[in-house]
Amino acid sequence: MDEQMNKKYLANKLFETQFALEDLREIVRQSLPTGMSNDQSEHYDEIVSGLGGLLEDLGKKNGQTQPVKIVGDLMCRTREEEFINIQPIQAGGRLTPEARKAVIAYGDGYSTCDNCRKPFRLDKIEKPSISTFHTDLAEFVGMDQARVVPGARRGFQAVASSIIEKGDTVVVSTFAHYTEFLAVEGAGGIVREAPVNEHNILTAESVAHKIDEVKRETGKLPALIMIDHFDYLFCNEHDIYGIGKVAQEYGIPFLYNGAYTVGIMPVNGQKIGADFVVGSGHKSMASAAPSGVLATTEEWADKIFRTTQMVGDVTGRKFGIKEVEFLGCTLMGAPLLSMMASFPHVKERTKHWDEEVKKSNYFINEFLRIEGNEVLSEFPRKHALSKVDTTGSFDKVAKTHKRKGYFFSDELKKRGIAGEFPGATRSWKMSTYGLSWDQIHYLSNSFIEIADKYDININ
Ligand SMILES: Cc1ncc(COP(=O)(O)O)c(C=O)c1O
Repeated sequence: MDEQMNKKYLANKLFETQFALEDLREIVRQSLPTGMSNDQSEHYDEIVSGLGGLLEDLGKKNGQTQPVKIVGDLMCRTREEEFINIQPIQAGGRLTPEARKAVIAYGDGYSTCDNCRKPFRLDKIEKPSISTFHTDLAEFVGMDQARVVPGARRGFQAVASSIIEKGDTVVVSTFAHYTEFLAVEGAGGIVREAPVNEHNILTAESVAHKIDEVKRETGKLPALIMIDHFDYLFCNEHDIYGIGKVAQEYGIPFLYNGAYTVGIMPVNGQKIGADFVVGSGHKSMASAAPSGVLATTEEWADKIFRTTQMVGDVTGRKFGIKEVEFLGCTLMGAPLLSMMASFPHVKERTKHWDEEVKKSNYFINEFLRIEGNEVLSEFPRKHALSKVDTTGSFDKVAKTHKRKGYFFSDELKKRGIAGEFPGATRSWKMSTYGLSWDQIHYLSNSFIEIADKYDININ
């Protein structure tokens, strides 16, 4: 084998090995906690023997080849292989094996730009198929055009800075995420909060009332309405369709915050009556951080996606069709390619949202059998993420336990469950998203088992 061939051979083998390891990782994760099924075990054996063969082959051809050692920080990140992870905001962003492979292949800085050709803009690149991905993304959320962004927050920022004038008002919910406040602040606007009702739900009436109040006080309608479909505090569902109608009746642009929806449940911006749909890749689209999407209608596209008019006063330079809000090109490399690689899976999984909600309700129902447990989120659940309260159960144990609140984390950890906030036994959030039914049953039984061990009544 000549030297050039040898390098290519090695490079390909390296990818194959890394990819095979990602497949193994996923098989191990799926088989938690009950062990591998026959199918999983067969796959596992196949990959392991393939890997063994590869290494042997490499060893023979290259005396100097050494196994890669992963140390320090990298080794800390083992949670997904060892535990069922109920961390509240990680579940929807967990990478698919395809995304992990994309991260390996496209981790280098400007890797996405290998084939960037005229007109020199990220969303026009055809290899890899970034251009098609943009069209698919827009269609996926029922809008006309889309851009990838480094996180939902950058989507809020692009819209706010395009349409808010200094002193303009923006209506948000009393449960709005802080990034919405900051986006408005950055654009020189003022936030007004529409209150949620006694059930912690934001209604269309509340938004309409706030708009009327703003109009009375300032003589001007708000410049924007920005509302989360599910909020980050309780993950309750808010009346997004009603609010979309109100926005249309008043003629106010409406930004739909789908940080907790786009990528895990079906979202159609047009049906909602949204002018802008924002999603978070690392929260809900099985993508590496930071990543997200901003989609809009033809009507708004020219404004939000406006291109530069700047000319260098000395050099006379112009900058083609670079978009101002995204400083030319936005999300490159590994985060973008992870989004693209996960996309087919993400599209498919949104069709099974009802099943995720069923699993969430199954767990919560079991959780509520433990005397003193409460669910603070709306119930029955409409989402996989819930806020629960264990003050009347596990926190009572914590008061006299020598490990205090950490006893609960210890008990979960012993059973292969991680992701709760260590030491938290009062109110805390957790998610069942993406767990199999076996894992849901195991999780529910584990909670019951812990309660039983500490003499808490089970109903
Ligand atoms: C409701 C909500 N909106 C927006 C964001 C910000 O999303 P990102 O991290 O993608 O910018 C979050 C993050 O936690 C959130 O909970």
